[in-house]
Amino acid sequence: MSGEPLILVLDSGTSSTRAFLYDTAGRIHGQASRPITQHYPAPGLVEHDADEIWTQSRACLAEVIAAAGGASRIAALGLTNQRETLVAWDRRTGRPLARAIVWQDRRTADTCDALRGHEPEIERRTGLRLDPYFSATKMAWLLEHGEAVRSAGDALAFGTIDSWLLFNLTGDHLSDVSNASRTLLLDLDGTAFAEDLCDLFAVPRAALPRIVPTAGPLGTLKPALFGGAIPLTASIGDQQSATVGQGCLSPGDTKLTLGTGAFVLTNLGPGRPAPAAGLLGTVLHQVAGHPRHHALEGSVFVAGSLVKWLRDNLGLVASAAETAELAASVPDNGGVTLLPALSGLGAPYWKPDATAAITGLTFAATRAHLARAALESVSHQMADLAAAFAAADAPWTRLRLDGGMSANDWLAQDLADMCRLPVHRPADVETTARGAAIMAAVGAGLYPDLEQAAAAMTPATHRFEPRDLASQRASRLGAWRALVERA
Ligand SMILES: O=P(O)(O)OC[C@H](O)CO
Repeated sequence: MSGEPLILVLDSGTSSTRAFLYDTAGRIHGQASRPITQHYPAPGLVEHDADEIWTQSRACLAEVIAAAGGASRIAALGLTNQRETLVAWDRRTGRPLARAIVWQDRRTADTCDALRGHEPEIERRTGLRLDPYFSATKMAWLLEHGEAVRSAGDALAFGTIDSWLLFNLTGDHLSDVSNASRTLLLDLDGTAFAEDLCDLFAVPRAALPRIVPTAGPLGTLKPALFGGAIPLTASIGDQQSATVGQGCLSPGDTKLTLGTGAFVLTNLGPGRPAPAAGLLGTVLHQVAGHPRHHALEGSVFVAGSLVKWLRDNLGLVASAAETAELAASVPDNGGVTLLPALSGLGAPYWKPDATAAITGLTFAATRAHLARAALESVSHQMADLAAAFAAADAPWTRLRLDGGMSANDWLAQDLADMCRLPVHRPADVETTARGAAIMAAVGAGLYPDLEQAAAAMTPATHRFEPRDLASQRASRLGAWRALVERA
């Protein structure tokens, strides 16, 4: 390699897949992005084409590598990805056997209900709840309903998006521990998928990947792909990655990522999370040879996707940025409250069958009130999550905000007001990719630990201070909670 070491990141998200190139000071040297098609074959069903994810990801990587001057310029690759989404493929042909079932998909709600008696044990062991969000019931559904999946026999491979991309990139069937901890099949301190949990969900353990740490010498990319053997030194779920990318490396540090959904993670350190009402325990990261760190998570299923829906399905706004202008153009929500349960409700309510609703409409309501109510719904969920984290003995003292939707200044201020906390937003809100770059730098030995890598690679932040809006806050939350109760 000539010149300074460059770190390549692939961030394969729900709505798009992107490649980034960083140096060891965290400066961005190149990026590429391609959209991912969302398939909604019926209410409650959300699917992706796994081939499209790989083809688009490969094209982004090729573009950025070419712009950098070739594979020999790249010191390390870090992968980060939308979690829980499940791919079934034939390990002999490398071809998907069905459409991928996306994390937002609700088709396995009945399976979850049928297993409800096992939930306390599952929660204690995996940190998760019985909800269609997670991967195990998606596997069971494909085995029951996918003819090609059922008849694949020994060739059947199951994996989350990290696993699918790693298979295509390296030829190995792997999954990192942060992604594996989202399946319902891994004990929080387990190093392999648990036999009895696989039996409970009727998932053949032989179809599952080998579990690896989130950072370290994880493998090498097939040289034929990009003209050189690039080392793979990190793989981490996108929400865990954003936590690292925000420098949330000490217990209590909390980030909120506003992407397709909204995800809050509070670092718990190496301790194992105890079950907490309405929240999830999850693996945060594990550098090879070091203890595993955990996080407490609040997963909200709809955030940026709500704005996309307002734009694409309702034609209410022409762009996401317009929601901020509209929200600021009216003094309040005009009595309009919106429950954004477009794919059920996640944390802290966990109502997979809930559907979206709008209340308080009168002839005085305008699209500005609707846009404002949509943005306010994100803050309302965060206010409820703040209470759930405090009740779980993990109170937030400030919120580090990131993700595409965090560029919305009106929402950033509203979050500070409704959560009554300072909100810090970094100059570069693509924290998910940055976290994978930090992990990959440590995995490649470019920095001795995450703390030093994050200190060198994270940018300055802008602060939003909470304003004293006690009565508005109380009346908004009152209307919101009444709507949640009705869901
Ligand atoms: O695609 P995002 O950024 O909304 O992230 C999706 C999450 O990983 C789902 O758990």
